[in-house]
Amino acid sequence: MAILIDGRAVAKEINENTAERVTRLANEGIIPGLAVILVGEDPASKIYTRMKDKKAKKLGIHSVLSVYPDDVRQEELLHDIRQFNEDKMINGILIQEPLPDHLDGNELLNAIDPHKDVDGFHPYNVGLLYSNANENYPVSCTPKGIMSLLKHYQVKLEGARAVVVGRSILVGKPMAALLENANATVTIANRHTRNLSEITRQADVLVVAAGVKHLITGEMVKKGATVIDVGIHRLEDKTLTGDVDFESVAPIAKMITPVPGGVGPMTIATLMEQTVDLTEWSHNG
Ligand SMILES: Nc1nc2c(c(=O)[nH]1)N[C@@H](CN(C=O)c1ccc(C(=O)N[C@@H](CCC(=O)O)C(=O)O)cc1)CN2
Repeated sequence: MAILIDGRAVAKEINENTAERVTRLANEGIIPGLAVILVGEDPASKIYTRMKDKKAKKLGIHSVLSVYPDDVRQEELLHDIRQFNEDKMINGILIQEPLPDHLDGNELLNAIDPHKDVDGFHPYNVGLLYSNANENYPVSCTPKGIMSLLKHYQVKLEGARAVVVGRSILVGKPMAALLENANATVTIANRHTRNLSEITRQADVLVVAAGVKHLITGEMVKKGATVIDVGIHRLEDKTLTGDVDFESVAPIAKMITPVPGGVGPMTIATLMEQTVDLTEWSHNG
């Protein structure tokens, strides 16, 4: 049976470290600030933004949760983003995904000051990630959190064959870039890939972020692989499950993330960590 990768435990360690950094900054009279923009009534987004606001406050981070109705105008959001850009109390700005269809998400993201882009979605920061730049810049929190998990569990990436199933801006693309930057040989697949199992079976490290419940089953996984499940699906009985069929994959894998308690908690811990990073970087020039 595979070793369970405990995202809650690693997230707790990261949060403890973040709280210490916040205290150190407070001693210099600096309070990190986070602004979260939520549009509409998506139930999961409401839960996640509330979790972000609560965790930020618990860690001593100044938190602003700005909630807008489903039919908010693009111009109102652009105006408020520009205000947050100018606000000295705010170091990180994020727009919760998904957004309603009538909004132009790219225009909104591009309006965020790249130095306050705590989600790392701005093209400027994506460009730095793809050029493997040797400087400080934010990276999408879920893949960055997965890299922290892989480091914590000493998963060897150099020379490893990694497969990422999913190609979103949020997870798949930055995940592949981070793994490549760590000297893994990376293949990006998606739910439409022909003979997907031929590709997934080559993976020493398999990251699944396809948004398809139980897409990956035991026979699609190489013996001894490390399997990271980014999917979150709420079942009718309210329990959560992932893109990986845990029952059939766990006996084959060497290590595996559960859902819940695997990748999810790392997203918010990394967001808090990165809010403090942005604060420190802005004060250290
Ligand atoms: N602007 C962004 N939007 C979204 C992001 C993001 O990083 N930036 N990621 C996801 C949602 N997300 C944070 O926003 C998120 C997802 C899951 C969890 C989490 O802790 N999951 C728990 C289960 C919690 C539950 O009961 O639902 C777990 O897996 O153990 C935190 C944050 C999409 N949007």
